[in-house]
Amino acid sequence: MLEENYIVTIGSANMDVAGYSHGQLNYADSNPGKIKFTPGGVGRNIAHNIALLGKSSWLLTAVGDDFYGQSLLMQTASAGVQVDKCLTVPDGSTSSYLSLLDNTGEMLVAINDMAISESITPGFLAQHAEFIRRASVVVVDCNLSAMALAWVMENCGDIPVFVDPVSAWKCSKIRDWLGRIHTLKPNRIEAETLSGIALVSRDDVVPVAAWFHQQGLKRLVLSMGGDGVYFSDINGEQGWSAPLKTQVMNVTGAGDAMMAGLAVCWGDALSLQESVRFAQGCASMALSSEYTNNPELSFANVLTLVEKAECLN
Ligand SMILES: Nc1ncnc2c1ncn2[C@@H]1O[C@H](COP(=O)(O)OP(=O)(O)O)[C@@H](O)[C@H]1O
Ligand SMILES: O=c1[nH]cc([C@@H]2O[C@H](COP(=O)(O)O)[C@@H](O)[C@H]2O)c(=O)[nH]1
Repeated sequence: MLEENYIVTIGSANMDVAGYSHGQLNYADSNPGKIKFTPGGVGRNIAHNIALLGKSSWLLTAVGDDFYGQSLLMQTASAGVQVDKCLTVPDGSTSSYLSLLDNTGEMLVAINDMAISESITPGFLAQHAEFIRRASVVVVDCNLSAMALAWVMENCGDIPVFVDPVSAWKCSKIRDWLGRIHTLKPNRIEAETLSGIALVSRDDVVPVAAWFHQQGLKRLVLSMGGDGVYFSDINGEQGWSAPLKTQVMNVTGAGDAMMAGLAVCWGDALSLQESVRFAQGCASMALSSEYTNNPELSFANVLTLVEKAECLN
């Protein structure tokens, strides 16, 4: 028997390989540093954070029948995520993400090798249709193929669908589905790519948000990095939430933690502004950890952080 109240996340699981240089990077040279292997993938990170925040969290993803695939599923399960419905593809290669970070924790460049995401087909999703339709929230990432995303949009009925655009490269697949999306959390360049409107100054957020709502999007949570978050609802609630002062260790996974916070707050009778604040607390915890998913993340720790944290600007 499934519990009444669970969140389903459909998206990718990667093995993240991150190289941290001890000093400033010298290009075309070997730099002394640290190399870490950690579970990643936007969908998997979101499901992991949702479980840490105390909600029943199910992940639908595909991994290869290899060492990394088994290790990813095991580590994700031990964080509390239900992985029984994940797909293991015989002869498939588990996807990976290789990033280089400088000595301030900023990501300089990354490559993703994620062909296995194509195995999350409409046919695979259809096998789990009943289970997906009973979720309280469905979260998807744009690592999914255009066809898999279309299946979700066409089959989720009234369930709120939250979408993480993943990257400017991958987000265009949801441009035609904005009217079916409940909450979209783009960063600055993903919002520009989708809307075609330049987002240079803080004032530009208003026309960008108006464009999204004209397409039918219910809620926009526009993540503007160090400038904070602009949020707007199709019914008119809108505003800025200032960034929380954070000692940044590693930027990887901040956006994913934020999405988990938004999904967990849905249904808790919080205003959009309160949900965004909580979600920023989740992002701040991710930023201050050397890991993609901060193992200290919990509902109580985020509430304490949000109460005590100073705001920038
Ligand atoms: N330097 C920073 N200081 C404080 N908060 C930050 C900083 N960078 C990012 N954040 C927080 O993390 C969230 C996600 O970061 P961002 O880089 O915009 O997203 P993404 O990872 O999706 O590109 C931001 O909305 C903000 O709340
Ligand atoms: O095209 C993609 N790039 C990167 C990721 C994942 O995104 C996470 C980092 O995202 P960000 O830096 O936006 O927080 C990593 O775990 C990485 O595996 C992904 O799923 N798809």
